[in-house]
Amino acid sequence: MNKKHVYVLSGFLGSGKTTLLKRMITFFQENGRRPAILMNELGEVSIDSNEVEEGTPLRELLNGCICCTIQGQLESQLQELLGTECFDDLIIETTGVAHPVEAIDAIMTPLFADQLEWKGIITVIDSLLWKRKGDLDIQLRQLLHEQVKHADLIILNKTDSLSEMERGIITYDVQDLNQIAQIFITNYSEIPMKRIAQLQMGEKKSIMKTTVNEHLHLSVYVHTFTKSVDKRQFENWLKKYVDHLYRMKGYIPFTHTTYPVLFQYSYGMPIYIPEDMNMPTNLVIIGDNLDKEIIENELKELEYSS
Ligand SMILES: Nc1nc2c(ncn2[C@@H]2O[C@H](COP(=O)(O)OP(=O)(O)OP(=O)(O)O)[C@@H](O)[C@H]2O)c(=O)[nH]1
Repeated sequence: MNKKHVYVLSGFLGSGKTTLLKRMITFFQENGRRPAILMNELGEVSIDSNEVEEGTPLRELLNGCICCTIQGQLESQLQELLGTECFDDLIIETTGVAHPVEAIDAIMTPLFADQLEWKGIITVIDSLLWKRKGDLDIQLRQLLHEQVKHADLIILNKTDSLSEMERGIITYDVQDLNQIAQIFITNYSEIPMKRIAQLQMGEKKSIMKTTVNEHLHLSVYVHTFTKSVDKRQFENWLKKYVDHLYRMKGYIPFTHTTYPVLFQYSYGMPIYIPEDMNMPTNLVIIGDNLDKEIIENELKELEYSS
């Protein structure tokens, strides 16, 4: 089964996410791929969904943010989408106030993670808003920074009315927060679409290793266990990664239990919850600068040595 490529569109309200979404749909369709859309809006009624032409599978998640209030709704919509629609790419437009890490956490649920291939976060910046960032509330400013820091690709949009000098200053400012993601200076989110399709986890790993300053590079890895592992060995392995982890969750088949155990890890706290039935043995790992290949090999080694 081909995994569905997952793209998340992040960026503050009105920055140009829907404009980009429409371009992505056209690009994918022209290249023989079938995109599906999950659109999250804070209000009770979706406004942007009218922008998506009929025939493209679209699910709306209204009245809350997937990263907090309506996580459950997201899970059921994803399940329904995966079960009933044929598609190759899943584009998720988040609300303007979504925190990128929390959004990934909500999307990459262990129940379906093995059907999804995480491609990355594309953050669209409203450069006019960024220009007057200093006047904004501190929390809002922090959110804008988070959306930039965790991006795999950045679109500096709405630059038509900016001077050369202003463009330069904003680009420098954004680059300072994220030295890894490529930045495109655009109007109406017009970027070379091939760059989006080329996004893949780990493409910037080698750059990371040569970067002097520590910068965030969000990685998502999904491991599907095919054998049981020893709990103590797993815990020893986990210790190595605590400084790099945001979140880990999934069902781990341990040698001492009948059914895979639900494992949750956040803010340094591992939690093990026994299950009384078989669940898909997917472990979702979200962290900074994770080397997918190394983790995969290490976990496989645990499986074969337990
Ligand atoms: N002047 C100008 N307007 C733009 C540009 N890009 C988008 N817009 C307009 O800005 C408005 C908001 O764009 P959207 O693509 O809907 O932005 P969004 O991020 O999806 O907005 P929300 O769904 O509210 O979060 C629309 O009217 C767009 O046509 C740009 O580069 N320049």
